[in-house]
Amino acid sequence: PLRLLSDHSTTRSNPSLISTFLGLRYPWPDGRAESKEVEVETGATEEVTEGGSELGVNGFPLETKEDGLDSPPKVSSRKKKKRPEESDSRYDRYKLRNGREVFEEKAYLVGVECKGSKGDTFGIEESLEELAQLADTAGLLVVGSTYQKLASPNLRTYIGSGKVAEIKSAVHALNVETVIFDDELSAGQLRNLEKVFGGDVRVCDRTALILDIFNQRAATHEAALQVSLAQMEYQLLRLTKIWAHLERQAGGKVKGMGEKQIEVDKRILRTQIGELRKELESVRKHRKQYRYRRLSVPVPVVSLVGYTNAGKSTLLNHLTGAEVLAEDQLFATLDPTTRRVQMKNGNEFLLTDTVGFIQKLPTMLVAAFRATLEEISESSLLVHVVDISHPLAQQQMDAVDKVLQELYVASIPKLVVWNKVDKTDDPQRVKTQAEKQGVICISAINGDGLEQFCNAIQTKLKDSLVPVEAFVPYDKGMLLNTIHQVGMVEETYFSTISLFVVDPCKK
Ligand SMILES: Nc1nc2c(ncn2[C@@H]2O[C@H](COP(=O)(O)OP(=O)(O)OP(=O)(O)O)[C@@H](O)[C@H]2O)c(=O)[nH]1
Ligand SMILES: [Mg+2]
Repeated sequence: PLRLLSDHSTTRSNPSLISTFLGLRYPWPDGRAESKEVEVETGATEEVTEGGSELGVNGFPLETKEDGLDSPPKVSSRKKKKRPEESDSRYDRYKLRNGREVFEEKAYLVGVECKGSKGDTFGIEESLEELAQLADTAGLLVVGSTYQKLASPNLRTYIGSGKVAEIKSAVHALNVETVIFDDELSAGQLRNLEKVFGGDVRVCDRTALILDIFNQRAATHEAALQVSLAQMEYQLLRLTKIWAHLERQAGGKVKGMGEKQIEVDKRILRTQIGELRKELESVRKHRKQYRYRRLSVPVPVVSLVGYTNAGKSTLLNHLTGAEVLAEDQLFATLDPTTRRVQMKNGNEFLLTDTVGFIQKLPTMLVAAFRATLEEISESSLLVHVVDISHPLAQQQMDAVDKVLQELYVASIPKLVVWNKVDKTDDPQRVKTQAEKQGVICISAINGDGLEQFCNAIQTKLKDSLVPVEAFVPYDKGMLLNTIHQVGMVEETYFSTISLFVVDPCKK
């Protein structure tokens, strides 16, 4: 029977999270996923052909072959071959990442720049650099990378045949275990590339890598459920394509074979997705109640949004003394944290730290985290934290604005803040530029500009306030405290009313 999703823990018997998740992309054993057995309706059991034996010149598969690159998966009960040097050296490559032990696989990165793509977005080299950071966060060791400029991606292998051959030799020379593509690949492309590279080489895409990081980072039950849901949806999409392919291969002769398997697998996945959704719903209900209780005290909520690693958590920690994990790695924060900020003048607001965004953020991840991101949609103000010391600050800002639009929160008032000004070459020049543009410049790490930041928040919040004239009796004087906390008092008049008490007996 098909094993669909593993739990979230990584142990030595389940060495790599990348392998754990990616192994599940394929509903058949490929000789690597030792514990996965697949029953195919025909009951056929064949030996998996090594990638090399099907290859033509340059190691690229022969295009003329009938079953070519898109041939169906063959089922095998073959166990993984153990390399002689494996047993000892592999143990040295277990590294502690995000509090968990992860097998440090060797990774090779591949990108494609489509000719004619806009020049104001991430360039291919920068995008690959970011992919390397993602790979590092996931616990992989990047040993090389390459890219290709194409008019449009190759439908079968994403990159051209010459490039595939070049990567194949690099992969074997460097003993690479995982090849990561910078864009989302189709099930067919993933399968074809794995076949070409052969051996134990895995192929994965940016989306799978990000999902895997989220899987490793998920600290709360809700985050773990959301990531599992996104992973299953990613899998469901590929599963359909994979088995639909069996149908085509059968050419109608064994009608229903692929269809039956698709149905079985889809049903299992859909049942699991349904169960996950139910569980998520109950977790969310609980969180919602908590949020409504919080909202009953009408303190304005300000949400920190921004590109991953911009310094959102550092800012929250500095302003509120919170101890949210802030580190020089991508996606340090997945769950929202809210803390109260007390300003010098007595005013208060709630500050929420949220998950960071990234370019090419998988849509299923945005969808899965939509509920967590509700915190953003219920805010009075969004603070867009930008790492101004980053060479691609503008592109990062654009990527964030794009996600905000996807979340339908672009209409909420926004305050842009340039962070990490201390890290720039010329902080004074940056500050002058910020002033010209009406942007606040801060350094969350040393507290520079934070007072100005709080004042700017207050001014922005004022714009969203409704003017109210209130008469507060002296015996309800306690209310004044609350009014000062939740609103901005423009003027106060104290009036004394003389009461004439008439003694009825003297009348
Ligand atoms: N030099 C400098 N470093 C900063 C500043 N603010 C944050 N950092 C560093 O930037 C890194 C990322 O900071 P975080 O606060 O974790 O960033 P984040 O936006 O919460 O990141 P995610 O949770 O991944 O979205 C950490 O190593 C911080 O120490 C700053 O003002 N100056
Ligand atoms: Mg953070």
